[in-house]
Amino acid sequence: MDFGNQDPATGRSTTSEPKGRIDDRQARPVTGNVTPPIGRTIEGKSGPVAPTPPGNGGGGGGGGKGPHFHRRVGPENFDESLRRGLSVVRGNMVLVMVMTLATNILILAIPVYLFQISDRVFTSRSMDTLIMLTVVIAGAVILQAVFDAIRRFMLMRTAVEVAAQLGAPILSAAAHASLHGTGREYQTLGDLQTVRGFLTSGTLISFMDVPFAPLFILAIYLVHPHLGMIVIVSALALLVIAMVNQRLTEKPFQQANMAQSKANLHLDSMSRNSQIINALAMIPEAVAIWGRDTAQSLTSQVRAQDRNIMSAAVSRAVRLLTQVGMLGWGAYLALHGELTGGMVIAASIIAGRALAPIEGSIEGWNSFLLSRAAYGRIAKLLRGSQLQYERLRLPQPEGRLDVERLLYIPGGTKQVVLNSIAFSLNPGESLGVIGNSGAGKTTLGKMLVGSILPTSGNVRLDLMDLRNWDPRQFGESIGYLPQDVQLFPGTIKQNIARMREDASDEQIHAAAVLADVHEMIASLPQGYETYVAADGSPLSGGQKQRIALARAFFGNPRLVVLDEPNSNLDAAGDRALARAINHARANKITVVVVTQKPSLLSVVDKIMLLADGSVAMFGEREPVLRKLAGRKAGGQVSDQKGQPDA
Ligand SMILES: Nc1ncnc2c1ncn2[C@@H]1O[C@H](COP(=O)(O)OP(=O)(O)OP(=O)(O)O)[C@@H](O)[C@H]1O
Repeated sequence: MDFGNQDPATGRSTTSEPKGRIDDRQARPVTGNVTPPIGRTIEGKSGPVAPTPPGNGGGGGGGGKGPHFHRRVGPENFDESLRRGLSVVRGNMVLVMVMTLATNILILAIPVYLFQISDRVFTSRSMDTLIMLTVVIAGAVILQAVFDAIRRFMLMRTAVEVAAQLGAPILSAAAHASLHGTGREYQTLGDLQTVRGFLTSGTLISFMDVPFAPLFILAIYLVHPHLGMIVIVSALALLVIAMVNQRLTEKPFQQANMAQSKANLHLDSMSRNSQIINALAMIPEAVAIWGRDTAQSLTSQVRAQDRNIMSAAVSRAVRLLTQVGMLGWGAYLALHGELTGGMVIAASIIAGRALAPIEGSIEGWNSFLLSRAAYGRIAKLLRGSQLQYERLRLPQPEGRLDVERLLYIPGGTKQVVLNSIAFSLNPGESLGVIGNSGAGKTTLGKMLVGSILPTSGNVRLDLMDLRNWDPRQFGESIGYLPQDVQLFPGTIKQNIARMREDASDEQIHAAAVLADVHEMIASLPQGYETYVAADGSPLSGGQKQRIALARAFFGNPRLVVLDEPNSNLDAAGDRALARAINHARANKITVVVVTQKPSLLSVVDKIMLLADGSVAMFGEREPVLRKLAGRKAGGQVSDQKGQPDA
């Protein structure tokens, strides 16, 4: 089928036909669930495979047989995802705070017990009072442990919920942003781990306990104002230490994290290029680059941690000295009959409880800063993502391509890579793009499929600018074979099917036959289930290219861009490619093929010669070929600039 319903939850096309839709395909018998799942073996057809009629591709483009509309899908609102994630945190935090309140109140049980024993039991010498008191206090302590466990359980579940809510939106937004970004966008997923880690950390517990410190201080104040004053001064001293610590450690921690993320990026590229690194004996250099960034990160970390440890030591000393001071001054007050011994010890214990969360917050300050920065990056990515704008699902395109005054100057450079490129192709027309190395052919190809955006000018598919197409619908309507073919780790049929789970075996088989790769796949021990590793093994360069060609034609798209599709192909591969282009023409698929090989030019309708990013020649195949031949005969350089022919 040419298009499926859109599942609003997943954004995927489903294989069911829209209700009430009338076209010639409804005449075909429907035999229940005819779409085998991707895990089953494909049986190749014995005879020649008829070209797939346009509009028969479940996952791909449409037949363009009339104004069929997809169901309009909601926008991918990442801002909303972020808000949902935050509301989960907020909702749970209210309950966690209630548990924290209960925990903190019950913490007073032990000091109260001490106080009661020394001041009531010792004076009354009542066994009953002691038993009663012990039972009540033991109950309070158990309850406190239970409440504390509950709040930790809740925090852990909140962290999991946040990760579950935000993981997919972050990865989608990162994948989208990486197109024009720095390549660091994917690291935002690591930021989510940081935030998750913070939500279950002891630092957050300390942060939540801090607001109850005044309660404890008040309790001490009630025991004796002098002792209260000692604790207040200590708490203020700890706050000052915390602020100084933040100032001292913020910058070095920032530097450490930046250097670490650079080292991680380098590690990532090393793992992707491990073969070349080994073959060219580049391991020492690669390790040195990683070592430099890691060393820089570690140096900054040591600097920051030194300061952090110093602050923590000072604050611990302040806390312990406070307790010493309270005991000493308390004893002095007791000697003057203003306090009992039990009161002094109880006040000292309460002071420890009051100051512990402040100290914990100081120690965990760095992890708070990291998590805050991580959350900032997550929020920036999700709020800034362009995917969140709603797009209308249009009728399936027919394949009309209009390119208008394309100018491309890569960001951060002044080099004009493409200049005033303009041409049009009707549905089913094929264009061969030729030109010297560096003429801009690959850049133009990428621009036609929207993987890079022009500095100015427009690329339109069926009159609609690429930027305004629903990205999913646009992706299903086009095919692209990049110059540097990369397959995904997965089976061959998953690769041909663009990893779609709703792809039918027929579609996969048809695409494989079209790319003349079916026989090659059949000869592999596991056939279509052969697992392709991240480096493309066990396939050869030509085989990879043909599987990528099958992927490009999968689902009968309406526009296919092939960038040097025959660079790794033998004569049979070349013939298969010519057949694929003829098939495309027969099915009104518009094809743009970037090539250096003259053999492919014999099957295209039009030819464009690019020179230094500009159109040097454009027109019907024969006149352009004649003109090119004339140039060669006249000894002219083939990429010399001329006026466009058409
Ligand atoms: N992002 C970029 N930043 C800077 N320069 C770029 C960028 N993208 C392309 N270029 C430059 O644009 C020019 C055209 O590159 P392009 O890859 O399109 O050439 P090509 O015609 O496909 O060459 P080849 O046939 O060798 O593949 C090159 O000089 C390249 O260095």
